[in-house]
Amino acid sequence: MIAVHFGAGNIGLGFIGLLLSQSGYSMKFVDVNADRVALINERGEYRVRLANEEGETLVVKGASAINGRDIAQVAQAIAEADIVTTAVGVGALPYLAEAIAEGIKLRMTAGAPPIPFIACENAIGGSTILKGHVMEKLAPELRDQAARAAAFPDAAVDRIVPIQQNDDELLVTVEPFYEWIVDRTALPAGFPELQGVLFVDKLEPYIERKLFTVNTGHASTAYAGYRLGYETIQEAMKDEAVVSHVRTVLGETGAVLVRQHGLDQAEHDRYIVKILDRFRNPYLTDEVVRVGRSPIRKLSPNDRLVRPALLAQGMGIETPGLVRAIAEALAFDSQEDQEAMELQNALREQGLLAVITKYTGIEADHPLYASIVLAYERIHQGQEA
Ligand SMILES: NC(=O)C1=CN([C@@H]2O[C@H](COP(=O)(O)OP(=O)(O)OC[C@H]3O[C@@H](n4cnc5c(N)ncnc54)[C@H](O)[C@@H]3O)[C@@H](O)[C@H]2O)C=CC1
Ligand SMILES: O=P(O)(O)OC[C@H]1O[C@](O)(CO)[C@@H](O)[C@@H]1O
Repeated sequence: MIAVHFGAGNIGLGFIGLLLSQSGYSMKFVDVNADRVALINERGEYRVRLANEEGETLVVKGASAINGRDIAQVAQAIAEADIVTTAVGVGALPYLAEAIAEGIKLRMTAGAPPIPFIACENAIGGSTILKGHVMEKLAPELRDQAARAAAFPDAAVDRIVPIQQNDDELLVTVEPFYEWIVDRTALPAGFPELQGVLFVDKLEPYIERKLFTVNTGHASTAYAGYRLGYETIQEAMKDEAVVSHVRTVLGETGAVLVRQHGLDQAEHDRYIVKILDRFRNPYLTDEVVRVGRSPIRKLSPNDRLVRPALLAQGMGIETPGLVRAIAEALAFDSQEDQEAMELQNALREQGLLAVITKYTGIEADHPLYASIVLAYERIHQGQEA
């Protein structure tokens, strides 16, 4: 069995590649980093180390890689694959569409059975987004047939994998915890179970629980930690003021999730405690700049900060924590981050009032708007948000 996976990065190697390999798939990675592609092909294997006391190391054997710029070769690999997955960042999905469309065309010509294409990105409906890009690359008269030849089940993926600091470029250190949940209803009929993957009939509660707890909590820690001058999440989590802020944020998203999806409050409280512990993992060094990366994506209306705040507003739940997190995301000015720089330029050139609406979609007459303005101005003046 062959798995084609786009993105031989932290999640690709340290999570998706590892799990698929444990389910018996040979991994064929596709990446635009030519050095990485060459190294994977040279070695044919790589190691994944668990960030815990034992530091257990697992080896993924039988790995190979293709340069993502070679559309014909990638399409051919897709034609021969049993599953296709991605972990490139949701913003990079459009760039995969051409090769995937070509691969699907080859499968249709050969009468190959339908396979799943699963986007393992931090986004609601990632595979559905990918499907949209792929369909745009296909002639309209091919789209119905393509939709039968290729399934795009949405998924939720959770495993903290920081930027790697190992001498071995292919060694990936990952937290021991992982969760990969896939929408069973969109899988091709008879698709086999995957080891370590949970197939569910309704993905929305799982993806929202994950995104609005792990990712909202992590991003809030990162933006608060950045403002206070901490380098890593682990350092920020030692500051009780940061932890208390993140607990407030997760109390707000928790209230939304409990109401929206009928979650059990006590169980959700235990989930929050477990997640805060994962952030503290002393065997990981996770930079606040990595976790806060791409603030424009993180401030977008459907993502981890604004969406729960809007849902809460609609339910009459107060959100001072989320408002502060949104304001701190707007103030995140790391020069290492392209989106942070774009946001800061926009703030300088267009002003706060226009920027809030442009990036969060929140209009000036929305009750959250004034609170965000106030929180941002307090931050700007060096006060508590
Ligand atoms: N690192 C983490 O803790 C987690 C990350 N995620 C999600 O996983 C995705 C990937 O994140 P990471 O692995 O951390 O990023 P990464 O930067 O380590 O890996 C991304 C890889 O994709 C490659 N890539 C970019 N554009 C490409 C293209 N057009 N074709 C082929 N390859 C391409 C890059 O060269 C890189 O090797 C993101 O959507 C992220 O939100 C989800 C859960 C946890
Ligand atoms: O910042 P991104 O690209 O959404 O992804 C990284 C996030 O995903 C996580 O791994 C959570 O699953 C966290 O490490 C981090 O908050």
